[in-house]
Amino acid sequence: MNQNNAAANAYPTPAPSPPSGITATPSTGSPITVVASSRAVVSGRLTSATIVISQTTGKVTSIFYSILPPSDFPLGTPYVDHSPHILLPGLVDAHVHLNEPGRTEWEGFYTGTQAAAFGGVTTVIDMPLNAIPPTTTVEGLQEKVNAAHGKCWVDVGFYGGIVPGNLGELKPLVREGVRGFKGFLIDSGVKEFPAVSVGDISKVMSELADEPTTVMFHAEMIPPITDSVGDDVQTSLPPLAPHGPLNAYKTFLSSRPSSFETYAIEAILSLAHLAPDLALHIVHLSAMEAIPLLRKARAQGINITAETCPHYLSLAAEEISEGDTRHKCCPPIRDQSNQDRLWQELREYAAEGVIKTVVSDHSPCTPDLKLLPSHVPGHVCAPGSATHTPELPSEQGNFFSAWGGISSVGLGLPILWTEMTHRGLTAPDSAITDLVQWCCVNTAAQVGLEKQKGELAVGFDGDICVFDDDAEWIVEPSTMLFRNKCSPYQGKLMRGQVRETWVRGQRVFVRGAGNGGFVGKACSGRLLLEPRVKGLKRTKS
Ligand SMILES: NC(=O)NC(NC(N)=O)C(=O)[O-]
Ligand SMILES: [Zn+2]
Ligand SMILES: [Zn+2]
Repeated sequence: MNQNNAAANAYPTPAPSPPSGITATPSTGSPITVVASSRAVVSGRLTSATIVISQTTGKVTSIFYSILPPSDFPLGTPYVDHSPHILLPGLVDAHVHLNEPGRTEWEGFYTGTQAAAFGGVTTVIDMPLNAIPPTTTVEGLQEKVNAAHGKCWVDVGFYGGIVPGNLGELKPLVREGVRGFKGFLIDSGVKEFPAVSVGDISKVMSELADEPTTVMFHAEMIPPITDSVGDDVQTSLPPLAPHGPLNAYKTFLSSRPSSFETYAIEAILSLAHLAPDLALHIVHLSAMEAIPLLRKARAQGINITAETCPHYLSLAAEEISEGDTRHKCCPPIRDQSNQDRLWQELREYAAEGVIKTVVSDHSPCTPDLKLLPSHVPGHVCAPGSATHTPELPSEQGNFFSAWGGISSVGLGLPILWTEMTHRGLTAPDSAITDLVQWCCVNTAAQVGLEKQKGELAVGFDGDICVFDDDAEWIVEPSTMLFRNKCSPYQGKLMRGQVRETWVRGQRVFVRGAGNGGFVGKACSGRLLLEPRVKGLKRTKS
């Protein structure tokens, strides 16, 4: 069943009527700006629309379900009809590692939010790890906020982190406006952000049981094994040990099987009774085997959802060539049949499904840490060397030593649209409304912004993505605006291109315009630090 049918059928179609009571104030410029298109995603359906945005508040003040001519508005009102391009709500990417302060050479607020704006993303939520310090204390959040001030091109919210020993920081972090929390059940890759135990999680559940927040888990966990002799449970098996060549993707994939994900999810579900009202969430779900577990839990009333990422929906293990560590992430990209099952969950089971959101999990690093062999784009030469890096040739292409994380903030919309095209899913028009559900409406709800972001609706921020769903283009360094131009999407042909990005009624990015497309006032993105409110729960749909 398509999740949008109900909304579309129930929605009344107001007769187009001219806006009334809108006046221009010549001395201060126009108080409104107007955008229109024969195709806009409003209230879960594709429709003609004219959208009026206040220049004072940046909010949408009216929406008309037809294209009104400019003559219906006061003289001098800025007006653009974008037909046939689609007006979408700005995307809300609820999983981005911006890494500033501390690892700003990996990414930063300036470059990360420019890359977001390039792709129609108007809100990003920053992950609590990889920056130094991590966002595991109120002080750490303050350092983040100080570092972010004046550097953001789109709006930015922050997650807090759950690590052993920071229980006392969690409620204060909620008060300071974090949009949710993330904890790991396996090594995170950075030493400042250790994994938590099942015991820690139960304390966290009790601590946050009645808080207006979302508790999210990196759900991979090494299951204990039973040795071949008896029933002794070993908890210290050689974890993640490679069995095969280190530059073969297959070796890496088999070191992190789906059972790591299902085992972690079972552990989380077993504790859910401690916080029945708390929103639980699985970040970057990869293993299809986890889907039935989560479905069953939701059927039993457990308040749990999951997100997946463009890379699990567009890349497949079979296609990853030797040493191409641009594809390394955790949990890993699995095989084609796994990818197909994730799509099935998103599309066929939309309303009843467990995967509600699609987010980038943009987790970049400097290219040297990817240990790329010289034939892979993004490879960097060691200083003084024209041919190879790193110093140790045996480390080149080593999937176990390379940094885990894929760079793709701002590429999500075209990646998904391209994949939907290949899969024949772009007609009927429900495809684009589904995409808005996963990348805008539901991601906003995941982080408590469901009354402000993620929809083109009266009273919401005037965040808009103008999308040309037919344009084709190739990902190259000039179209990867994140700091380090190293991504598995380089060289790939994309269908669908963002033409303009608006944040709170102001154009931020215009494709082809001067200054790399960045128009208007620089860095006017806001930090979203208003605490989440009780009673505004995530939609379960
Ligand atoms: N330290 C990380 O950035 N980890 C991230 N890395 C991935 N996904 O490969 C993540 O979100 O777990
Ligand atoms: Zn993670
Ligand atoms: Zn991540």
